[in-house]
Amino acid sequence: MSSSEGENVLVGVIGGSGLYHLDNLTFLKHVNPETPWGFPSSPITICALPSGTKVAFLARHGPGHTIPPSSVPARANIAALKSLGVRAILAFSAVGSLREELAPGDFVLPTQIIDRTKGVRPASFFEGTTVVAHAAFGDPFAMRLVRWLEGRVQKVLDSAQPDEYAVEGKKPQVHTDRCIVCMEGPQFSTRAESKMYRMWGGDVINMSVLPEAKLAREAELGYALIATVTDYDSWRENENPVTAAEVFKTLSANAKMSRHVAAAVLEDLNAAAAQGDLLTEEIGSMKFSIMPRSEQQKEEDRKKLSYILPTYFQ
Ligand SMILES: CSC[C@H]1O[C@H](OP(=O)(O)O)[C@H](O)[C@@H]1O
Ligand SMILES: Nc1ncnc2[nH]cnc12
Repeated sequence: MSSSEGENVLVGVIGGSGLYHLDNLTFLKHVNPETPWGFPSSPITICALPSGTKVAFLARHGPGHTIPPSSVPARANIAALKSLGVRAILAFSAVGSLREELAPGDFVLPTQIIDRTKGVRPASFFEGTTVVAHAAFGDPFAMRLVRWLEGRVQKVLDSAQPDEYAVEGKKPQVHTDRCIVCMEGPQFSTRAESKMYRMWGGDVINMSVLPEAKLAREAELGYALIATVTDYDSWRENENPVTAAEVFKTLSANAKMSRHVAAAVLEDLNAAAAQGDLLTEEIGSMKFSIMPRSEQQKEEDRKKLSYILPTYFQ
């Protein structure tokens, strides 16, 4: 049993590059559950919204950004959030743009993913166990949650003051129904790769959405990515390819807008998660994804998996 069970926090926020804390929330405590997959990237901050509703915040790369994308303990992160009672995750991420119309400062709510990670990240809770499962991942994000977010995020960006724009004079926009490429990194893409991703139908690129989204699906959590554009990657003919310095220029403005978005949606999202309607696709989705119990399944593996899926492995 995890030390943090019983917290009853329904919404978890994962902060990416530049987003290491949320604003205007009352700090309640830190919890650091040791899961069967180890400890999360950082202790999880439990904080209260003005109404008293609790939310959990986790910094993907650690509070001082010490964990590179390939080493993020994604299984522990997702398992730890689940152990707190979390049902829905809002994950923020800095992304490069593969399309002219997706400009630095813009927000993107992707609905598809192309996996360009290299197999070095553990990508399943079932890996290394005697239990086999095949989660459905055709729609990799919680579509109802994405649709629920669209208008709300747009409203927040519409109310941004000009001095909050990431790029002077450029009002941030929200883009939906886009495809994110997840690459291994840590180096950025070559020009040739960047152009190839465009031909494949990629719209934005990061190094973080996988295996996070896959693991959230296996744990039956609703997961949506709020991607914030920092750069144009490396596909533009007459422009310099992306550098970390380029990314840093827009990180803090994007993080500020991300905090506004979180402040605007968390209360309603908690209510929707409590009610259940928003997450009907995810809850119960693993029931027929797990191969039926056999004598060869080890009891210790079933116990391990009960940490994320107690309904099926009690
Ligand atoms: C700082 S540039 C590359 C880095 O930024 C993104 O991080 P996150 O998704 O956590 O915001 C990207 O995935 C890379 O890890
Ligand atoms: N161009 C890019 N490629 C991969 N990850 C990123 N994160 C921010 N910009 C990125």
